[in-house]
Amino acid sequence: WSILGYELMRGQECGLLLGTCPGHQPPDRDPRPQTNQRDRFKLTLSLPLVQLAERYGNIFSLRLGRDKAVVVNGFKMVKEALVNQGDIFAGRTLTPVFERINRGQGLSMSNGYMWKQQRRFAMSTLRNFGVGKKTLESTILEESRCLLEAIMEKKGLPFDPHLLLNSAIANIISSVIFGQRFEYNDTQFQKLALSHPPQGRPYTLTLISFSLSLFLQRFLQLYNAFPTVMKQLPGRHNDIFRNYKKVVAFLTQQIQTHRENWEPSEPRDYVDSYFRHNDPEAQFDDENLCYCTLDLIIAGTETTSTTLRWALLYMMKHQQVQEKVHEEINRVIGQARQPSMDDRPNMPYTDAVIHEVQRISNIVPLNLPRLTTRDTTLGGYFIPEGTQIIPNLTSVLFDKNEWETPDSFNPHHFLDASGEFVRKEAFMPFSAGQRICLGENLAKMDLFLFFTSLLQKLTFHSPAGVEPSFDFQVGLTLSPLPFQICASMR
Ligand code: HEM
Repeated sequence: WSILGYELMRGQECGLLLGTCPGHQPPDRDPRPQTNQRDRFKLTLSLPLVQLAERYGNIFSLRLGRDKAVVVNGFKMVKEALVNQGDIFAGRTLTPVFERINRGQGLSMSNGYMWKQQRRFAMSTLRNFGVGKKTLESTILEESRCLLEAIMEKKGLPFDPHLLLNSAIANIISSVIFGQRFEYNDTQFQKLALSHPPQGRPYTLTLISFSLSLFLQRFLQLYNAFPTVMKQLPGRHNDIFRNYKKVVAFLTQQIQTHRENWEPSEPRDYVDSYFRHNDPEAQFDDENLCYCTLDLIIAGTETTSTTLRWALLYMMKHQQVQEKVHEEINRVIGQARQPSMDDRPNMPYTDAVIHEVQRISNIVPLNLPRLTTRDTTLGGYFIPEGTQIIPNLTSVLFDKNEWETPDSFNPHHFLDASGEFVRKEAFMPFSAGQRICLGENLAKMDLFLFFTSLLQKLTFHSPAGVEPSFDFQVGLTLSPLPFQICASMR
């Protein structure tokens, strides 16, 4: 799937056969992008899927090798599918790669009764362990203090914020799942937090990230198209399966240790609570627990940390926006205490900046693919049961009918004339409907508390003579290329 995202975001044709839904006449102009755009602002104007929607309408089909997918575009049509027909568009496709990795278990690739029960359990357990409450707020604030200290140790010199941000965010989800945080220089923790695999250091999240980056490679497309043949062949696709085996071994060991010290009457965290849950039909067993924790770690770390990296980049680029955030922090929080979620309603500008960063950074551009669970019609077209659906979130977050200046960074998208925060229905970075991001509330707490804590104490700027670059890469998320940043004390 990422291959498709990567190639489409890069503006390449990737050998797709295009089909239109019946009755739609394309206009004369050629919708294909002319170049590989590297400027982020230009990029958003040239997204091939958005252009294809202009040519073929808000619903069209693509043939991806042997599979067919229907792309749904624009706020109104995506909402009609994901929200108004929520139960029909709530399935997931299990590709041969995931079939081999987790056999459709876990939270994000599962279906039917098992998915519903696992999701319900995960959401209530996240709440029980503090999501949306003061308990988790204090965990995040404690982590913000550690992050600030680590950044201050850089003494204003240029550094790459990726590892520190990943480590801090991974600590939050880790405290919910395993009941513990790790020091940033803890090798155990390095296993969880590193994003790029240093040569010869096969750590766990390193392995995950490394494997995710492999999802960009064409050989995985081949594996999905010809699994029986590819299973027999040597090649880099085997690295993915080897790496996942090691990650699963690490998580299994964590789960095993928990079982040994388990006190049923006093659940310490997600893993302990899972042991108490008994529903064999929904597969509440140790194997599934392993895949659920893996999903939560992957989905709960890379996404939020990538958004924070984009936020720092936009602050470097738009110094006047950063100054206005500083002013609001001074007025509402001051320097004597840490931020709190209770401050958010009093900080409309900061809230709007965070929302606008999420909108324009568009980190999950094509959403996760969905599958129809029964026959339906959408926008007048018949869509049979079992059809793959691409709900194109880019077309929602940049929908010309919903946003005043869709292609520029503009916090006023979320402010009214008197400077009050306004919610926008088309703000869908977490998607919508029954499979809407399960960690939305946690991500929102993380983003507000980390962002305000950092800007309360620090000013971010580019190293001398360096212009912030919005070049990106597409892996699990659409993320900035590695960059250097300077942070000075306010
Ligand atoms: C800025 C941060 C985040 C963004 C932008 C984001 C975005 C998304 C999106 C677009 C989806 C696909 C929804 C769909 O299929 O329609 C998703 C699913 C998911 N997210 Fe997030 N996410 C974020 C943070 C998190 C966090 C912190 C967690 C963990 C607690 C998490 C856990 C999940 C899970 C488990 C799923 C699969 C849900 C399912 O299939 O039922 N996400 N997320």
